[in-house]
This record gives sequence, structure tokens and C-alpha cells, in this order.
Amino acid sequence: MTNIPLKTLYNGVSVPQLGLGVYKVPPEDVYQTVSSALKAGYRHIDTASYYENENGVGKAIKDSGIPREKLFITTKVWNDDHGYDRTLQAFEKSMEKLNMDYVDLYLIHWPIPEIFPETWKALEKLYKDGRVKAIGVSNFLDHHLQTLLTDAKIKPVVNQIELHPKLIQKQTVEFCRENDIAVESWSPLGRARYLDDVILEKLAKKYDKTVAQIMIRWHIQHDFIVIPKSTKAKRQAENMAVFDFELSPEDMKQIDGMDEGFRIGSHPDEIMNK
Ligand SMILES: NC(=O)C1=CN([C@@H]2O[C@H](COP(=O)(O)OP(=O)(O)OC[C@H]3O[C@@H](n4cnc5c(N)ncnc54)[C@H](OP(=O)(O)O)[C@@H]3O)[C@@H](O)[C@H]2O)C=CC1
Ligand SMILES: O=C1CO[C@H](CO)[C@@H](O)[C@@H]1O
Repeated sequence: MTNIPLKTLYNGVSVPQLGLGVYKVPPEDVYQTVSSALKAGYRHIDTASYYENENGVGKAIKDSGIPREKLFITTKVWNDDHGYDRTLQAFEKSMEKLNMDYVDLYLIHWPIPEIFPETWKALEKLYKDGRVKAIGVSNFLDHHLQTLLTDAKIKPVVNQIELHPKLIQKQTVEFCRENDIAVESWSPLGRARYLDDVILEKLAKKYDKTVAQIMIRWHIQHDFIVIPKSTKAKRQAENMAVFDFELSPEDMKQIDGMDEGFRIGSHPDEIMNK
């Protein structure tokens, strides 16, 4: 079984650098999806209250028999639940659905203007109370992080952002690195929108790997945490088999050069229009 390397966050918590995302996995399928990933060796699952599948994620984890402390589970507070009290309530709802007494990482899903600093205070309380092992954010640009850091007592450990070869978010990534905030890539495969890209296909041939594996390896070598989603056992295994080869510095640069600012999700400054 592939051993997934651990990455240590600035607060000392370790996270498997590769995990499984479960966005758009319907509630009726998520039990099977998570169960097969855990069997394959995944130990890190990324969900959110917005995905409406926390119930099945929790059940698959319980039934797996894997000790809770061997797993890394992330969930997120959604846009409608910002604010101190609402966030604390949303957290309890997530915990009930997951049937857990703590999560490893709790994230603010999007930086809703004005109110996200209040939401952060609730996350700080959850951290201090030991209800979460680490707290972080998602979809924060460098200016959102700057605002957050002005008031924060505890810095986020992670910023989970849309990141793939056609969207490399240089400025935000640099800001995170300067502030010791780990970068986590969502839609790391570009949601399978350009798996037929000529550059990636050429590299796949060169390394005798699939395009998905080339993309995941690119994230790993950039030291990003990466959470590709697949409901299929065969692809889950394929996506994990990325620790037996290395992209050359030239090939890393070539993939970096594919950046064209192509976004799959919303721009974080336009989230209120969603
Ligand atoms: N914080 C945020 O705002 C966001 C967080 N996320 C998180 O990031 C995770 C990953 O992002 P996501 O948007 O799902 O997109 P991904 O980039 O992970 O791509 C998923 C798509 O790729 C397909 N796929 C997976 N592996 C392979 C493979 N080896 N070969 C070919 N196709 C493959 C999947 O199909 P199939 O399942 O059929 O295999 C699915 O269609 C999410 O599931 C979620 O947990 C995502 C979006 C926003
Ligand atoms: O987590 C998420 C899943 O993807 C969506 C985009 O398609 C995002 O808006 C959302 O934040």
C-alpha cells in the first residue's frame, strides 16, 4: 500500500499531503466512495457542510474500524453561517452529522466580506476548546489574509484555494509561504476539464504515468496539500500512485507555464454574487 507523506503544519499538526475530496459525491454514494478510498490507503478526507454528505463520510469512517487518530478530517463553515454564534452552531451540526467529537481541520469556506473576522473568532474558540486540531481558511486572497491577520490571535494553518496548472495563483501562494500558511489545492485536476492538454499528455508519455498523476505530482513537488476527488476505486488508486517518480525542474517549469488564470469556481472577490 502506498505510504502518503505527512506534512507538518506550523502548529505541529501533521496532515497526509494527499487526501480525497468529496464535492458532488451524492449522499447515497459517499459511503462507498469513502470506504473504498480508506481501503486503498487514503487517511485524509475533505468535506464541507455545503456538500451535504457529512453523514455518509462519518458513517464510512466509523465502519472502517480505522482508529480516529489515524485519520485527518476536514470540514468547512458555509457562507450562510458566518458570524460568531452561527458558526458555533454550524460546527455542532457538522459534528452531529459526522458523528465525531472533533475534526482535524475546520475551514472558513469563503471570505464573506465584513463578517469573516467574527467567524474567525468562533474558529479560535473551537481551537482553544480542543474541538478542532487546527483552523484555517479557504478561497482567501492575499488581501483577505492581510485583513484576517490584523486581528487574529491564531493564524490560519492552511489556505485551501483553487489551484491547478491553468491557475497557479502566484501572489496568494507567495503570501501564504511568507506567513507559514500551508497551501492546499482544490480542483487539483482542473476538475478533469483539460486532461487532454498537449503538454500534459506529452509529459504523461515521457514519465509513463497518466495525465492525472502528472498533475498531482506537480502539486506534491510544489509542497501543496492536494485533494483530488474520484468516486472510482481504480482512479483513487491511480491518484495515489505518485510517490515513485519525480518531475524534473524543467518539466515543473513547463507546467507552471500553462497558467492562464483559468478559474473553475467563483473569484473570491465576487462570491457575494453567487
Ligand atoms: N474550498 C472550496 O471552495 C472547494 C473545495 N473543493 C474540494 O476539492 C476537491 C477536489 O476538487 P474537485 O472540484 O472535486 O475536482 P478535481 O480536480 O479533483 O477533479 C474531479 C474530477 O476528475 C475526475 N477524475 C478524478 N481522478 C481522475 C483520473 N485519475 N482520471 C480521470 N479523471 C479523474 C473525477 O471523476 P470521477 O469521480 O468520475 O472519477 C471528477 O470528475 C473537492 O472534491 C472538494 O473536496 C472543491 C471545490 C471548491
Ligand atoms: O467547495 C465548493 C465546491 O466547488 C464549488 C465550485 O464549483 C465551490 O463554489 C464550493 O466552494
